[in-house]
Amino acid sequence: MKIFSIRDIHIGEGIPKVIVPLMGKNTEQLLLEIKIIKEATPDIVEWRADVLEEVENIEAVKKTLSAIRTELYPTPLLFTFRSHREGGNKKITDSYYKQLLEEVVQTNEIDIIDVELFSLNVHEIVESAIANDVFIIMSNHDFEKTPVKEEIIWRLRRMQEFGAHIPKIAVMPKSPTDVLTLLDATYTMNSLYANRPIITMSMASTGIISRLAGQVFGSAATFGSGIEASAPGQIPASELRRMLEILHTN
Ligand SMILES: O=C1C[C@@](O)(C(=O)O)C[C@@H](O)[C@@H]1O
Repeated sequence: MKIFSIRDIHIGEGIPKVIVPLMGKNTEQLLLEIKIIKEATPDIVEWRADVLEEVENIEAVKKTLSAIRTELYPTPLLFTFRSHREGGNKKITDSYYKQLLEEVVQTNEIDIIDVELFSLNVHEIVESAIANDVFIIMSNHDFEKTPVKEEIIWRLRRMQEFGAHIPKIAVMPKSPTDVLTLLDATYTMNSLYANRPIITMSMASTGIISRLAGQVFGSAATFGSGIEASAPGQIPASELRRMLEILHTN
């Protein structure tokens, strides 16, 4: 199993890493948010750039990114533009999604980029990220349901084939059985098919258990909220870390 290291954070080893999303609408809010979330000592911070009011202005995005990076360094930074169809805040065109991600990986200000499996230009975006030494989390989100186990595994394997460093899937449970399906798929993927870390979660309150149990079933990281949750079922990062440590040390 490959471990990906960003400075002293080793993804795929030991206790699952805690990723905290930044949900500010402008630079001022984001910088304030960083001051507060630092208290929870996140392993990785995710900037949800789809929340930024000015996200359609690439120069504004880069300026904000630079401010975030300066305030946050050396904490590893994940850049995410979550598409509207997968639960994000803003509709943009496929060509702007590609342009945005390709320009951001060239800034030298991020460590990881989120690339959606079902976006149109996956190959090109992956190539740009690799050429610029940026790690790729490839992702898929189903806010409606939990696909069957085979389908979850197929999507994670596709991401691995595309060259993602870390495949990730988030699904919505309609019952506790759906949470078991996600955990079962995670364990099977991790033990039979994955040669790199994966991240999985079942959303909403029914799925919270999946955000705590990564070390048992094979999910290398988990998202905990800072000021605002970026998906249903996220619990505050400091509480999340405490629970992970209890599971880890016992
Ligand atoms: O992909 C994910 C996972 C997530 O959707 C969650 O369920 O915690 C939260 C998002 O911010 C992140 O990009």
